[in-house]
Amino acid sequence: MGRYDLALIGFGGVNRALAELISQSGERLARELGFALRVVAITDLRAGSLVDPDGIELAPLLATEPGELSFAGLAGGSADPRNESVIREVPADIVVEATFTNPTDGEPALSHVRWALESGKHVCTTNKGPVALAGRALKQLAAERDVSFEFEGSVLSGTPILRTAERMFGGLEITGVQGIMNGTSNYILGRLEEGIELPAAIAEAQNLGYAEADPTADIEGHDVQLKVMILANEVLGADLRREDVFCEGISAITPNEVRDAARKGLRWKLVGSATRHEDGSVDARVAPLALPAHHPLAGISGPLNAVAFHTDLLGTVTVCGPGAGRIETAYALLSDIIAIHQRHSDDDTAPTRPVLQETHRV
Ligand SMILES: NC(=O)C1=CN([C@@H]2O[C@H](COP(=O)(O)OP(=O)(O)OC[C@H]3O[C@@H](n4cnc5c(N)ncnc54)[C@H](O)[C@@H]3O)[C@@H](O)[C@H]2O)C=CC1
Ligand SMILES: N[C@@H](CC=O)C(=O)O
Repeated sequence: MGRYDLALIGFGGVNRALAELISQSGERLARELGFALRVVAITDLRAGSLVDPDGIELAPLLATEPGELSFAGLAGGSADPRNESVIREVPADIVVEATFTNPTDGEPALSHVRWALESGKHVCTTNKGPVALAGRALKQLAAERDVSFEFEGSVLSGTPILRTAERMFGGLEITGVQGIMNGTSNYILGRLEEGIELPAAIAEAQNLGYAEADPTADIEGHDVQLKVMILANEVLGADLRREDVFCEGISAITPNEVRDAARKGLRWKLVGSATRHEDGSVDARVAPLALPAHHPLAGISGPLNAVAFHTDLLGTVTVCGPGAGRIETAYALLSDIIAIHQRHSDDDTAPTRPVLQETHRV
């Protein structure tokens, strides 16, 4: 059985959940999937960097509270994240990028992805910044290096929205997408309806692992703006920049408005949409809408999200599932690794190492 060695960049909620999955269920997954997973490097802004080409023992790291974790003083550890040298030099097969999403320029995640692809490593990421702002260039770079760039978790966490569109909609013309694409704001709107105040609802979404490190992106719609760009670019063949997508979040909606609307049978939802016109141009926007109860998106509650695809032959096809959550998003990374395996299992980049490859420390 082969094995993939992983470098985890960012060790917050999502990558820790992936490490937990590997630590607790690695043997079952290996039996089921036909390949093993091993973590050989971890970097994190707060914890530093840790490299062990023989495989990092994950259990002690996972037993430490996230805020108390430090790699300084461990063998192969450093207080400094050392992202570039780790990404370029550690002999990992796959770089798993899950640092903060930066909606303005995608950095530093964009550089992390670029360094990995330049060094001939596959990349999977849940980070929306690089995908939305430079997806086309990164896919081109990946193709030139014959490696994969996978990003299922960048839209609707582990719910396979991008892969469904890519693999299951062959022969269909998709004319538009409309959906609820942010777990945090959807959770918050539901809690406001239940009488919870905004700051408390935000704190709950943070504790549950749904919110961005800076939840402004969730509240002001920038997170959905990036997801609409990704969907429009991937599914509708657009090449949207951020300024092309009108964006209004939920911050101007008061708890009273949410409750008044509910009494009238309306539900406030933050809706992202993109429509392709006959001339090929694509309009996209993000804005809150008070939806009537019979609208298909009105019943999508809490961290659940949904995207409706408008197609020529099937009419509307809606995919619904978790839009946020640490474990759910870690599953997106696993699904990306499976996609990498499926794509490369017949070629040289498939895991072929029953024994450890030659290694060096950074
Ligand atoms: N949590 C969720 O439900 C989902 C998250 N995402 C995306 O996945 C990514 C990770 O999300 P979470 O783990 O929830 O976030 P998080 O905030 O829990 O973790 C991010 C980690 O990255 C580290 N980090 C930040 N900048 C870094 C740098 N320059 N070098 C090394 N480490 C750095 C931080 O110290 C932190 O530990 C984000 O981009 C987020 O937008 C995507 C879908 C769902
Ligand atoms: N903060 C985001 C996480 C997933 O992208 C959300 O709440 O949807």
